Amino acid sequence: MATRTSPAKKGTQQSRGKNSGSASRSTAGRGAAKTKALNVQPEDHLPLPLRMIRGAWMGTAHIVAAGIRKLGPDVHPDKDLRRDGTGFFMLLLAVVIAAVEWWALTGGFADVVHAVVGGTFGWMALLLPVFLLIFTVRLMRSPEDARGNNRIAIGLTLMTLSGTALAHVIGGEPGLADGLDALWAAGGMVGFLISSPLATINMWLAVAVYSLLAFVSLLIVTATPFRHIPARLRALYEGLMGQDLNEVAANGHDQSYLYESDRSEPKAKKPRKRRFGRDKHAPEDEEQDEGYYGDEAFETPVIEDEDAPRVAAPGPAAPKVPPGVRRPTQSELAAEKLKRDQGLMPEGATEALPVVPPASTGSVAAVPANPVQPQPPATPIPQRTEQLQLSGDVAYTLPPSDYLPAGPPSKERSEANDSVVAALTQTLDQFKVEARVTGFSRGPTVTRYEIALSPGTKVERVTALSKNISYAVASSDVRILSPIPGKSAIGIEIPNTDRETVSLGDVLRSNNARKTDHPMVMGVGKDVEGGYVVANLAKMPHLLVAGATGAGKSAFVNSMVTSILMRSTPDEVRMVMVDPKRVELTAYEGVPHLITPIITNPKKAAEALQWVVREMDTRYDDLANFGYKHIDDFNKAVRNGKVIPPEGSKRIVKPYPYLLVIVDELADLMMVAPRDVEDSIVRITQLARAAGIHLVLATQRPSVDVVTGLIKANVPSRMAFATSSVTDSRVVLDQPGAEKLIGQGDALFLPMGANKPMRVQGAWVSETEIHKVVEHVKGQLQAVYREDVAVEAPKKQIDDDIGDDLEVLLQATELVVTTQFGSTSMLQRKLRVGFAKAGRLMDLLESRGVVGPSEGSKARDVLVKPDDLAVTLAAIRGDDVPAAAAPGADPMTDALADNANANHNFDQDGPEDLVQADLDARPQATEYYDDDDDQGSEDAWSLTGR
Ligand SMILES: Nc1ncnc2c1ncn2[C@@H]1O[C@H](COP(=O)(O)OP(=O)(O)OP(=O)(O)O)[C@@H](O)[C@H]1O
Repeated sequence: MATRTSPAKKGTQQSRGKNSGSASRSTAGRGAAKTKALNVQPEDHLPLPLRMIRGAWMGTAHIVAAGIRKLGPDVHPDKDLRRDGTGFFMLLLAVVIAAVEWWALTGGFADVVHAVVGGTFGWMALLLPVFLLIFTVRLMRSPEDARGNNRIAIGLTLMTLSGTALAHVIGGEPGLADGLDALWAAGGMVGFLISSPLATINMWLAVAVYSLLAFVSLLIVTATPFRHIPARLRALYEGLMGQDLNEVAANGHDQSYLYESDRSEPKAKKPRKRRFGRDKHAPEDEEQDEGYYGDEAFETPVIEDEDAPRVAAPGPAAPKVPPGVRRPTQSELAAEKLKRDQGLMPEGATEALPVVPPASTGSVAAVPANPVQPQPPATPIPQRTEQLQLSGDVAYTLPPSDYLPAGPPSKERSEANDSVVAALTQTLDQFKVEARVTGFSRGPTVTRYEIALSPGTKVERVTALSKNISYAVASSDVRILSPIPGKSAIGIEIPNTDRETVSLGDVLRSNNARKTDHPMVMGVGKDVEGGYVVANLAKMPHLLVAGATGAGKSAFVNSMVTSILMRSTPDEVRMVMVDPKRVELTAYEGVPHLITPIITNPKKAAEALQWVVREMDTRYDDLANFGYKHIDDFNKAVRNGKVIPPEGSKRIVKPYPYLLVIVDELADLMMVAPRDVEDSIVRITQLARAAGIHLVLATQRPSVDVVTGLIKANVPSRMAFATSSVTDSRVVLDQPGAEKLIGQGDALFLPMGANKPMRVQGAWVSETEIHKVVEHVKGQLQAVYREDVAVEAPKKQIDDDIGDDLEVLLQATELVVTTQFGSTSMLQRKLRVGFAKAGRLMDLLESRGVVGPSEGSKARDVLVKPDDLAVTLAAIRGDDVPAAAAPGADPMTDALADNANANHNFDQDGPEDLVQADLDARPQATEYYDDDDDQGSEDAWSLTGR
């Protein structure tokens, strides 16, 4: 505490004069800085000696500031924005005050300083050098952050004032009558003036109010909102206990008041500790957490690393600018415009921001790239030991993460980016648009260039240039975002001529993926800012994947399945795969996560969907019986032994795995049985979320007859790869955009709840990697298939005996298929047959899958397209048809064929025979869930991995 009490009154006077002198000088300095920003050189008007003094002052200030900028992480603020002169002045002030107040220097000048500072602030004079030093460091390191600097200045001032007020009360509330010495030994003149009104009412009230004010000022300085106080305290504690500072930063400790500009530097982070409500499927949480999981507020499938430096993260309206670059203020832009109008500045030249000169093809180093996320650490994905004991005491190891090697390191900028910046700048100049490229963020496939407009410039002036921009950058796939979501800037996405592959291994090793061990999490890819995109399929809860051929759908489905195999056991996730193309998913044949062999026959697939509906109903029955709303709650209760089967039941209750149903070509299914497939899909998508059943529907024909309105309405998440037309894009995303994608994994991802799709480059997993993972998984456990999946519900018996009517049946088929009109009266008229015969022919056509079931007086659906007429006629005739084209060509079907022949006396082996045979051969699915039935209960729970 300051105990020195030998001030002189005249000292106060002198010092006041001096002080005001410095104040005016500093104001002049600020004025000078401002004028400099407008490119008027004030030193030109000064006499030579003053110019020399100024030069010496600024020279020393720059040297000192350079040293301070080297402390901690090196920073390089823009030269035009530096405030080194002011900072240096404050540093000197801090040193002088410290010399006088801390080390009790005496003598003429020291006495004056003490009289002024001690007399004004009392005890707080001791803290002033610290405050000045903090502000100096801040000003020299982050001069561009005017808002942050103002905040800190206000906070420190408030702290000083509340400190003097407190010092005044604690110092015994001296009054003017006690003399100035007494005031200086307490809170000084300032303390007296602030504190005495309140302290005279009640001393404790004054202490409480000023303590609160001091606390608030601390929050202002550290930019700490009230709700973050506990996290900051914890981080501070961890920091003091020797924890890695990076980790402290990751936990929310804001050192912004010292190193604001370092925020943009990506920091390596360790996985965060779990918080309540997150990571809800981890068994240890389940053990401890007695609450229900259910749904969460603002659920989204996308798992984000909130702490990662993401430019697009919604936040304050002020857009984030790349390091070292300051967004021009409105007044600067207006001043520039004025100068340009007055001819003081050449067209296109800018000075508030360093930007490429017009027509420059040289260095564009002034336009910085946004930081990309660092390559994820090559450390393996942590193994989840707690999950590895499957039911039936089977030990299970997840595939090691080195099966998915790291991809090539991502580039932050390349020559291609620089030349695009030059081309964009040139185009804007040529068309005299008052706008400039302020930065760019490079993703693996495209780079997004940010364009800031001058005040008074219409957004449309840039968007109208889209064709000229395409021409300038020689790319037809330019996409303009106006604005970039969460930013006051226009984004221009231009494909990179040097694309990068995103390895699935990197995505699964990213922080986003490490944050959760939910078994349904998949690696999606990388976004335009280079951030890894990871999504939870359970929260989607159903996904439509569409895109033209070769656009990357199958690669995406491979990434999805591989992610699941890498992260989850068959006890946690089971899959039904439908692959009518027969080649896309065959690599996964035999993995224990499958509950049925991969289904390649569209007809069987339609039946499998009906099985999924039954499975869903069964799960719902269980949820209702045991009083749970969500399968996660039910599973948790089962694991905790809280689900007890009814008295007398021999059923062993086990947790339900998630069920992921993947259809690799929806169009093929919709061709065979549009109504049945649509009904099943709609029923599943409407209800299955709580039952843990999730659908992924992929199609290369996103037309309205495949992705019907009903299906679309119930599949909320969409992944659109490049589509061939804007109409297709509208079908998938309800908006254009996908037609501009450049294929090969370039996609727009619209997760449930989002209104703007995010552009991602899908993750890539090679055949070799898939093979390794599959071999590992198959080596752990044999697939145990359920046999009831492809059993169809009983159908109307139709007279299949064609007998002598083959010819007329063939004619009827031709007629119905070519006209695409399934009307009995048309058959009567065209074939000149009676009503009874026409009706019989129609029934035969239904049994052959040519038309759908009767719908009263309406014409029936025609299920065969004219292109497939020849194959259908051949099948009716009983001719040999190519395996791939034949209806019913499927290994599973073949396996059942013997059975079918044994039960039927007709020889055409069309699909109906087999289905009927299957039906006869197997028990009804509903029987499987009878609690009192031994066999049934076993089978009902056979999904659990045995
Ligand atoms: N994420 C990706 N990264 C890199 N290349 C990719 C990616 N996705 C797809 N490709 C490239 O595009 C080619 C076609 O991809 P894919 O087979 O997934 O397309 P598709 O949409 O499934 O086509 P189709 O519907 O004809 O099967 C791949 O062989 C690969 O070369």
